[in-house]
Amino acid sequence: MKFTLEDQVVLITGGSQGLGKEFAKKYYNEAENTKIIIVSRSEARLLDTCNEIRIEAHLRRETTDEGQVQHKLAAPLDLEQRLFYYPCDLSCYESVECLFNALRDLDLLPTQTLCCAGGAVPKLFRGLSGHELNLGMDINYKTTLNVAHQIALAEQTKEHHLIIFSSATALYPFVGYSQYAPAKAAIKSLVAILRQELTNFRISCVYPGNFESEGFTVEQLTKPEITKLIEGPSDAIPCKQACDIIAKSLARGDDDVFTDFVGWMIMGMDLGLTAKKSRFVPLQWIFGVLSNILVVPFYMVGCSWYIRKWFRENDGKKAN
Ligand SMILES: NC(=O)C1=CN([C@@H]2O[C@H](COP(=O)(O)OP(=O)(O)OC[C@H]3O[C@@H](n4cnc5c(N)ncnc54)[C@H](OP(=O)(O)O)[C@@H]3O)[C@@H](O)[C@H]2O)C=CC1
Ligand SMILES: CCCCCCCCCCCCCCCC(=O)[C@@H](N)CO
Repeated sequence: MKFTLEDQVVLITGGSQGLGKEFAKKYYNEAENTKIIIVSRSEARLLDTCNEIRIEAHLRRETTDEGQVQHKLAAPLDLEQRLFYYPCDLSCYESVECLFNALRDLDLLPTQTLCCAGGAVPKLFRGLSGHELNLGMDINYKTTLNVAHQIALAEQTKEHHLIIFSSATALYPFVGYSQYAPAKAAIKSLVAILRQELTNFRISCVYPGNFESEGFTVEQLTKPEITKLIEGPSDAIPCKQACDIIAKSLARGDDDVFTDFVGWMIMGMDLGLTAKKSRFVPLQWIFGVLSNILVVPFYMVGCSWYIRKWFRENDGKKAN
């Protein structure tokens, strides 16, 4: 199944900000025949996002090649009605059922779904509250699980492209991400099983490295220094760049998608029985085998030595 922006009904979870919003913009600007539904919890933010996307697109249309705005907002916006929003807490199964009933009634059952909803509270394990711990699973895993299940029920016979957002931390879990990485690893496991069961679906899984977004800005506020240090090689790239890399990779036919070289490397080290389809797989596999023998053991020894030292110096106690 080829990935194209054109002629789709696309459901984007987490579409009110960050990468989800960037994708909504991309579809809106580059595919006039595609209908887009963005979903997240905050209705106010969804409304703002819809307005922003429509106004930006309108202004762009009204702007001459020299960059001059000819006449602002002269025509009504989004006459074609191709951008919709639906506020919903996707971690609640019943709410997701309501969403799909509404989409069915409006004849807007998606042909593509981007499960972008997610987010991290990076802190040391002892510093997390029970509420934050539970949000990790709810926001990252349950939102994806519930939506994937409703899509599977709704599109029993039809083809569908399900694009799920995990994280590079699913391939390499490390200090500071106890609230988040396990939920993203659960997504990786779910993807492997759905690929076997939902045979009429194309299921892609994205393992992004860091990129700039509203969520990323907030997570930087609580992220321990040791976490920043380990993930240092995955420098945050602009959100639009991440979006374009992912779209290009999907169009090329990749189903295990990374956004930076670090992602490619750690996917190579993890190919195993799950990740299966991405660019340069033979090269990635050879790289993975060699580095698992020659580099990873030394990296891991160095890394755990450094983490223990960090805890001794910063926490006053040993990390066990
Ligand atoms: N930014 C990064 O560096 C990386 C991000 N990722 C992953 O990529 C995806 C996009 O990231 P990013 O753009 O940074 O995310 P943001 O944190 O900026 O946005 C998250 C979106 O998810 C929505 N959301 C959160 N919880 C729910 C819920 N229960 N139901 C419905 N919607 C919900 C939020 O809206 P609202 O709060 O209103 O519900 C918001 O629209 C996420 O899955 C993230 O984990 C992976 C690797 C790196
Ligand atoms: C020989 C071995 C070398 C290995 C180098 C390791 C570098 C690891 C970098 C992992 C980066 C993970 C970024 C994902 C962040 C994320 O998901 C959050 N920002 C959530 O929003």
